[in-house]
Amino acid sequence: MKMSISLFSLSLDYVSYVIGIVVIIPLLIWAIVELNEYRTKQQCKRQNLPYARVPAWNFVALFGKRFDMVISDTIRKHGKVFGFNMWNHLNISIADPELAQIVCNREFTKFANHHNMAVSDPVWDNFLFVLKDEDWKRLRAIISPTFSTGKLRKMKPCLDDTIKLMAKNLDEKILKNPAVNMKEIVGAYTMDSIIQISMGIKIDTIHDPNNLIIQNASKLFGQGMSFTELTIFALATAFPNFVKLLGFKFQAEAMKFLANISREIIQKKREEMKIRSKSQKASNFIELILEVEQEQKQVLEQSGKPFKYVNNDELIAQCITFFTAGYDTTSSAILFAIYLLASNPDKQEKLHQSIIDTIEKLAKQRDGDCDDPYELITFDSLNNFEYLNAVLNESMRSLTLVFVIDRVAVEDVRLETSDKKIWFDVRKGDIIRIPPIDLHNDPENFCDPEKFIPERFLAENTAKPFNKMAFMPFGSGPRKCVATSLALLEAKMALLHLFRMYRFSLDPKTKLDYNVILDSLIPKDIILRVDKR
Ligand code: HEM
Repeated sequence: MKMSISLFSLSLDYVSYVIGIVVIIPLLIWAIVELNEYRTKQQCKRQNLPYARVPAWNFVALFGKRFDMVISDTIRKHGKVFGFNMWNHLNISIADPELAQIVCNREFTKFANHHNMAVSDPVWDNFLFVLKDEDWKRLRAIISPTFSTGKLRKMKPCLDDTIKLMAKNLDEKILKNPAVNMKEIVGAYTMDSIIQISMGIKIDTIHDPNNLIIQNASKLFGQGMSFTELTIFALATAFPNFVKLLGFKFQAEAMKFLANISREIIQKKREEMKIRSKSQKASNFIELILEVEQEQKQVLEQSGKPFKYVNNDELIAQCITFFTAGYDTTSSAILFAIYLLASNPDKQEKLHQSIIDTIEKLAKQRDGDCDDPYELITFDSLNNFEYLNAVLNESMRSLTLVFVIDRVAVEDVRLETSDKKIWFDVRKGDIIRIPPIDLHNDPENFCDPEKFIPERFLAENTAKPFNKMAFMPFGSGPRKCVATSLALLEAKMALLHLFRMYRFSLDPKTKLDYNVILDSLIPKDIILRVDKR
């Protein structure tokens, strides 16, 4: 009897635990969520913002949906500006070009930082896109000049080499099967270029897939991130101290491997620079950054101001940024352009013809003493390929890669359009989210946005102008992508030679599908039929 009573009470305990877990905990979470939504709604009212209910992006991802689509739907429902709650913070979505530019440019000092992404990782936390305030300012001032025209000119020969390798690898693939996974080809080109540009190491990703640099670098791309890692990044926005407590390290092994290589190269270059002559100039990113550091040191010493060196951890982080911020983005931009041109054969033929015509013109300017396209196409003559520039711009508009950029308000400010039709208050700590993908697809900014019309970006096209403030594939203002000119150089050079030499067309297996990684749409494999011209 006693035993059955204790069994009975045990099962009662068990039942109450189950009730606790199944009913009370979800109820509590529901109550907290609802309370937060209520507070956000009231906050929106006070700040003159329409309120919308938007699920956190990682829950959206968990249920296999695209967060950019959730935002686009909400814009259609609530208008170009609305407030919503995410991870306990008021987020303000702004899809109005004028207001977006005010945040990124005119009022930049009030919106200088991104939302918190620091996760207490010594390398990750030194990435430029994670840094804030004075640390960001100091490093940005050193890194920006490494992507200047003068410095990029030196990187062009290295890109010639990686393009020749890409063409050789593509020829081999076509011989076996003309239906080629272009993601593999373009991915290898971007990887070979990044490793050569950032560290000065020559590599052939297609034929050397087991190379440790390639294997570790691949882990840092968006696709390498697990759902847990993505969630920890989301948590870092709202609960940085909690994430610190977790002692989270992002892809620790890969970071350590690449950090060690970068450290060795930096050490060697610092030694070399002490003894080498001034006429010997830098040709890769590590050398360039050390060169810029030297140049700035001399200027500041002359002015009597103190100079703050970039420490090795900061330098290493900037090298690794090429993999975290520069790989998926550049290879996807190239891949999107190839896919769009395969889908629009008339535009592809026009591009091919314009490339051939421009190369012929360049050859004539040299009095016919050179017929090597790699020599004729110099860093400076790239600007003559106007239709190519238009194709790349239209492709980045049509398939926008980074679908949302963000800024955090460091003080209270009122934002208002010049016609005073939209105005609202922003409070310190509010997160502004600007969705370039919606700006690029709004018919008020670009007519027939669903069509692929490179001509809209040609200088002579004044008939159908577009809203220049609405075009921001690289973001805008002082916090715009620091490597815009390098990314454009890599993409233009690859497209120029690919469309000079090959014809791309859709294959029965062609499909455009994406992985949504943080704030970017990264295409999955794209199979295309490739024929040599
Ligand atoms: C087509 C290729 C690329 C696209 C579309 C792209 C796009 C972007 C965008 C939209 C931002 C945010 C800008 C803003 O908030 O206003 C950004 C920031 C950044 N990008 Fe890129 N990017 C590309 C290539 C690269 C490459 C090759 C690197 C190489 C290192 C790079 C490094 C960075 C860094 C470090 C930042 C943060 C800048 C800062 O916070 O000061 N990006 N990029």
